[in-house]
Amino acid sequence: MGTALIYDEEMTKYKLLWVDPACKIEVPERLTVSHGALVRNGLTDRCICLPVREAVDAEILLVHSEEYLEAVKQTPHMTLEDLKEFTLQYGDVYFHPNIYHCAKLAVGSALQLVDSVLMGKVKNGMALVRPPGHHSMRSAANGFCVFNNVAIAAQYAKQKYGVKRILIVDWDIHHGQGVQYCFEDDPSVLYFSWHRYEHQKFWPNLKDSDYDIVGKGEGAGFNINVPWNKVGMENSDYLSVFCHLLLPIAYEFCPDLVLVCAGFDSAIGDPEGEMCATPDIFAHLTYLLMNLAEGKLCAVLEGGYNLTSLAQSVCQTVQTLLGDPLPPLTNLTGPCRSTLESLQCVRAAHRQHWSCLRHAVDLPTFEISTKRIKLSGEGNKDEAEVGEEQKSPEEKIWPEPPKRICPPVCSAVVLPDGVVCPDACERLSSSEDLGPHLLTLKNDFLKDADDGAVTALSRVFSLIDKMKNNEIRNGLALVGDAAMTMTCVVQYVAAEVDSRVFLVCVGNGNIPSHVIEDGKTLVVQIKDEDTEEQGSKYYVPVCLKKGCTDTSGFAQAMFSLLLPLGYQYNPSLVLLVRMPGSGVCDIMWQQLTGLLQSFAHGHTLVLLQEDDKACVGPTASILLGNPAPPLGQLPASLKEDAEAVERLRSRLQADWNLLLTTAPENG
Ligand SMILES: CC(O)(O)NCCCCNCCCN
Ligand SMILES: [Zn+2]
Repeated sequence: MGTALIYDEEMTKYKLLWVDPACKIEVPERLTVSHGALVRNGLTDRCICLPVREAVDAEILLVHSEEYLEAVKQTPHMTLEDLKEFTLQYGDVYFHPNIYHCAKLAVGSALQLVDSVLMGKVKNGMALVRPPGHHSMRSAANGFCVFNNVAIAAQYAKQKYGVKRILIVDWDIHHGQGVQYCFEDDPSVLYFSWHRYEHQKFWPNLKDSDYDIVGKGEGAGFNINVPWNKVGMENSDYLSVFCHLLLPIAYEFCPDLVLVCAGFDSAIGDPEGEMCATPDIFAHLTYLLMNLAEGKLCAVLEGGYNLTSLAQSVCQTVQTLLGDPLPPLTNLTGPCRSTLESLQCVRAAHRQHWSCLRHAVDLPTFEISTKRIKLSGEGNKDEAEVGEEQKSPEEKIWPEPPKRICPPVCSAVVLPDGVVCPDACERLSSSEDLGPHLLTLKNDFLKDADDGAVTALSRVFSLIDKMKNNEIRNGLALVGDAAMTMTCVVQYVAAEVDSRVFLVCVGNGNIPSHVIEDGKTLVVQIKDEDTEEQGSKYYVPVCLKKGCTDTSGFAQAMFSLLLPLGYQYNPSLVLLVRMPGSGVCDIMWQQLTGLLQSFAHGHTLVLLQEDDKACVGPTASILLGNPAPPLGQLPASLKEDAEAVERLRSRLQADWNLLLTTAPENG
């Protein structure tokens, strides 16, 4: 199934007709530049372009009041003076004779997207719309928004398709208070928003936007606000919040549909956000959400006012929806203190509502709050160095996101004769010459192994060579001895100059010490035997009491350990090994296989042991880019497991600061 793209140039046909400094950034070029970049990068040709339609009254009334709708209906006939007058009753928004028409098209676009995804015509999609929606409220326009596109889309999905649980992720740099108010007492819609806040100093200056506003009544816990109290936030800050807050809760919630308020004013260069996250971060944020709801994801444009970063961010988002390999994120320096304070406050506020946070022992007994009186001067996230004048957002420069090339072959497999090759995979032909490897194999790896093992290992090495040359994206091998193959692979890759292997070992089994010592391999092993070893910077043993069968414990280790470590290590190859008898359930295995494709341009090599032959199909399906099935609503993990993972994190966070979730107590 494909990716839908919804856009119509009619939505560019309204603009600000008078002087208003607060609104001048919301220009028609936002849409033309975004769509133009998609065309230029050949992305529109790869999408399924769906027509827009006007929303009808009944759909708008899912969120807005009749009186508000009636009032907006009058605007097409208004004179310029009337429009100005009408606008005065709302905040930071403007009207135009054609904006009502465009607002209906924006809502209609979002609904078209929801229809095509929920009817199974497309896998996912994006709607490029204006006016945006997430600030508009039941009876008020606000913040350039007229109708609340995404809130209406959520109500529409519930009413027309009976969708039980919807996750709305709002990565726009402003708080979508309109969405929050719409669903604050509704446990079927989980609203997550981060937003520039600066201790309520930033627009819309609401107490309702702070971390302790968690929803009301039945909806308590289903509203998550992450305030950014400093500007200059970077990729690390965004990833930390996804790994340590949004993803664990989202997986516990287990949504049937994901809607994204895709505002790109949270990107570098934007005059509103004044943040420093680069456009390629949206490739990862999108991807990390695509493993939820079996990939049913609808992204609807909200803000974004730097035309260069907006266009790049839109392209990064659509390319990921299309399934292209992710660009590695480099120099992740870890979250700043302000982020850690916000993260700690939000986790504490939501601890009682989400079992994934229940055992979070990292939350201090003493009350921490970011509600302290604003310190004198706000400065950048790390206090602007004296004398270094800060570039204005528009002067910011950043590298063009790297090209994301799809290898000619997605998944290649090495299987014993007699094992069927999964559809759409390419079997490494047995005629593959053993040539270059044979000698090294014989001498370095397999003294007395039988020829079968030698042949298999040489083919596995060929998979690695093909990934290195980007001839294939990922590979899967069913081998006689997974542990031995794993050791040989690590040695083989470690011989490369700048190679870094992220070895994820699921199940018990001995990892030879030489694998761990050279720093060219980072090992995370999830198992049940408690060998009491402390591990080291490059060896992270996660012992689960009930072993890998414990989905909650496994999931917690995946988000709070595996993902941050993988991002910070930035490997050139991911080696995922399923040890015999691991007990991990197929869906958990598939989710893990999916998430690990965030790294190394998707170059993942999966090793299965022959008696795990039944896993070949499910694993190949994920390697081919299909979404993993849902894990179901996750119960709390075992207290002792949660504490073990926290102990691991606190020991490792000195070396890997993406593991941090709390601000160090010292000054
Ligand atoms: C969709 C959205 O979230 O991007 N709307 C942002 C509205 C910002 C209003 N304040 C502008 C002040 C000008 N410096
Ligand atoms: Zn915004």
